[in-house]
Amino acid sequence: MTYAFPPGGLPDQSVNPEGTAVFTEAYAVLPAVTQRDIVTSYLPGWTGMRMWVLARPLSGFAETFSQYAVELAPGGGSDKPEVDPEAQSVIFVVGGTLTLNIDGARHALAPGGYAYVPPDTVWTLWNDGESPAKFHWIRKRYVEAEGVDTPEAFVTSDQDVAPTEMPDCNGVWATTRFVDPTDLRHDMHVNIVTFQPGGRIPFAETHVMEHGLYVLEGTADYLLNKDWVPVGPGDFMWLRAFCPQACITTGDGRFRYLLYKDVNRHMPL
Ligand SMILES: NC(=O)N[C@H](N)C(=O)O
Repeated sequence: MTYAFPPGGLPDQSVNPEGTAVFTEAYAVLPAVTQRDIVTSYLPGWTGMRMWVLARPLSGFAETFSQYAVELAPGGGSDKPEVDPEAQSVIFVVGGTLTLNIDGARHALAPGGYAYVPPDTVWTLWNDGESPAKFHWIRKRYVEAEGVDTPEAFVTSDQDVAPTEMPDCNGVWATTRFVDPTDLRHDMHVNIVTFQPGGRIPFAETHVMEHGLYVLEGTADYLLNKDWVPVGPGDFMWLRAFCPQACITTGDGRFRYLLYKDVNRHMPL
């Protein structure tokens, strides 16, 4: 679709081969083209960082997470990235390298690097490399539960975790699970979903869990509620609870996305 708007201003969001920004009661789509300078934020307590807020709670208890796409210049970082002691984080690196210190333990993260940081943790994050680093930062307030401990920090990578195939899908749909789904200490999962060319979610999934989906690779038509939306690398989708969802891959390569969901806790009443 093309728009009749005259050119001007920054950025140009009028031409987007992968689709256009959409905001509905059930979902939002922020195409990669919307993540440009005009909507940048900077956080206090950080140097050399800028970020795009992709998701945030909108209406009190009904939404559960925030997600930032962060760019960190060489030498940039923070000695106190988080200000909320109840917030837990997942860091997922999509470009460059990062040095993460958690409780005094030093970790080097490269693209595909994944870190879980529990609430109330002392941690630092710096770009000690010579190129800009890019990462996703997903935050959720940790909900304590009687009889389960708070999870410990861990660092791993996309390359080090074997994906689990979905049953009866001929291996075209798999999920890389960084946390054991039966580990009830965790109240959020940040996974990677991978479809081989021709793969699809063959039914409209509907569930109470909220989602953030950031497309890492490939293209697809994604069903969001009643609409089919074309998506590609760098596009972000936010799905509220119950939003029906499915997808059909459209390219020659794999289609992959980082997927947030809230799990394993009572619902607030
Ligand atoms: N949209 C999705 O990829 N949803 C996943 N199957 C999930 O809810 O785990």
